[in-house]
Amino acid sequence: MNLNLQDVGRTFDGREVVRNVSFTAEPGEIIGLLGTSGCGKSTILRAISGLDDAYDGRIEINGNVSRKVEDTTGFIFQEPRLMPWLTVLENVTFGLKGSRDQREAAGKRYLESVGLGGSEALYPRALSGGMAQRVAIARALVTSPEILLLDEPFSALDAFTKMQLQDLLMEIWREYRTTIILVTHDIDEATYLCDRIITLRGQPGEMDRVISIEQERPRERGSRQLAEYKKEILDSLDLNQSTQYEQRINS
Ligand SMILES: Nc1ncnc2c1ncn2[C@@H]1O[C@H](COP(=O)(O)OP(=O)(O)OP(=O)(O)O)[C@@H](O)[C@H]1O
Repeated sequence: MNLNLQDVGRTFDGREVVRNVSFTAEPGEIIGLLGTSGCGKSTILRAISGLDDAYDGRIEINGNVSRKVEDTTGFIFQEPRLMPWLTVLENVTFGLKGSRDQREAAGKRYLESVGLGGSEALYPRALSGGMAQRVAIARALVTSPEILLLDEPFSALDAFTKMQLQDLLMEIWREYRTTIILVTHDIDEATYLCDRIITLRGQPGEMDRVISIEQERPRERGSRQLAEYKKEILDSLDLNQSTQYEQRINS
């Protein structure tokens, strides 16, 4: 699945919040959108998903201009958004087409993929935050989306659960090779997971840098190489205090 954004922008009630965002995601590529709060990351994801069709510019999927691509995308939000009155399996298969047997088989398969085989009959209230987010991942995968859109999917989780789910995402990616667009605030997460990171800044939010992470997978958390990329991102977002300090004393 090839995704192409050309000069995508968005204005709400006369206020421009995103301007001239252009990039291409190759099939199976993992792209990170990173930037300070309010620069329009979620707005861009919503435009790609088809949840919002009032954007400016063009979004093409496999060369076709499309404003309705929900069928080809799976969305994972910061919070799991499960329906409390449905079981885990029913949450995953809700809205799926096919016979009951087919739907249940698909739901069980993806629950197995996210490490929740055997939890089908539980209700959301019995799940930890990490388990609930695993269900949300299974629900996004069950329609076999060609693009997975993740909006700060792990930011509400504790540090250990977050790392486990980042590794789970890598396992899923190795198995399905889905194109992934990941919105995150977490620079370690972006450098650990992504092939390319697009930094956004300003209001309206505009692209600043596109940084390719030339590292084999599996990557080593905290490696010196990833730290170099991290520095480049911090510089792009003007968050690197040592660089600011050097600039001050050199000016
Ligand atoms: N439906 C809407 N109506 C009006 N303004 C909106 C709407 N959706 C988003 N905005 C505005 O657009 C701007 C960008 O919002 P968006 O949620 O895309 O930013 P973000 O980079 O994802 O922020 P965060 O990192 O805090 O989640 C914000 O100023 C927000 O108030």
